[in-house]
Amino acid sequence: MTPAIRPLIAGNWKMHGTSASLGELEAIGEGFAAAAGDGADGLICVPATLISRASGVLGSTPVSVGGQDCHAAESGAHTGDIAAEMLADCGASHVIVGHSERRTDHRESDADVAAKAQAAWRAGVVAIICLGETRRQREAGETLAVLSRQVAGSVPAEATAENAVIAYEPVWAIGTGLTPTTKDVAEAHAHLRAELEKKIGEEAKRTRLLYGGSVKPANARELLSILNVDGALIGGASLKAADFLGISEATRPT
Ligand SMILES: O=C(CO)COP(=O)(O)O
Repeated sequence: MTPAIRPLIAGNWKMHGTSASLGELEAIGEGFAAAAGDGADGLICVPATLISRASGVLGSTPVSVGGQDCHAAESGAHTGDIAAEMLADCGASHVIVGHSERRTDHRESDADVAAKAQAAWRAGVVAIICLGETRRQREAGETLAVLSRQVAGSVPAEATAENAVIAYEPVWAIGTGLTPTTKDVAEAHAHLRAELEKKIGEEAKRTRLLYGGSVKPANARELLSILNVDGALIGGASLKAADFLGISEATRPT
C-alpha cells in the first residue's frame, strides 16, 4: 500500500446476484468494520437491478454501493442502457467503467471509457477506471506501453484523487487463479502512478490504484503490501462474505 492513501476494498459482483444474495451483502456490511478496522473503505458493485436494495441493506454500514457500467449520456433513446444519474438516484456512489469484460463484450474503446468517466462525474459518482494488458500483450513485452496508452486514452484530465480510482486488472489474471509476480505488480503500479502524474499532475500521488485479478484471502496480504497498491478490485471472492471479509482483514497491519 502507499502510505497516506486510505485503501479501498471493492467487490465486483459482475452478472451475479438476485434478491437471494442480499443476506451475503448484509453479512459483508455487518462484518466489514470488524475485519478491516477503520483504516479502509469497503464497496460492492452489484448488478444495476440490486443497487436500490443493496443501498438499503448497506446504508448504515461502512460499505458503499456501486454500479458496474454507465452510458455516457444523461438520458435518451438507448434501450437497455443506464445513465450515471440513474445509478446515483438508486444510491450508487461509485461506478466501474472500462472493465475488460465491457471492453471485449461491448467493444468499448478508451474514448468510450473516458466519456463514461465524465458521465459519472456529471452525476456526482466516483469512476473506477479499469485497465490492463491481455496475455498476448504481456507475452509480447507490451504491458507498460499498453498501460501508458490506456491511461492517456481512458483517464480524462479532470480526474482527481476524489472522483477517480484506477484499477489495474491484467486480463489474463481475471477469473483464472493466476496472478502476476509481486515484482510485476509493483512495476505496473509504479508505471501507472507515473503515467497518471503526466496526465493529472500532483493529484496522481493521492489517487487510489487498485489491483484486480484472482485476489483471494490467501494472496491478499502479499498483494496489498506492494507499494502503490492501494486496495483491490475483487470478482469471484467478493460473492462470499467470508472471502471478502478475509481479504479486507489484509488491510490491517500485522
Ligand atoms: O474482474 C475482476 C474484478 O473486476 C477480477 O475478477 P476475479 O477476482 O474473479 O479474478
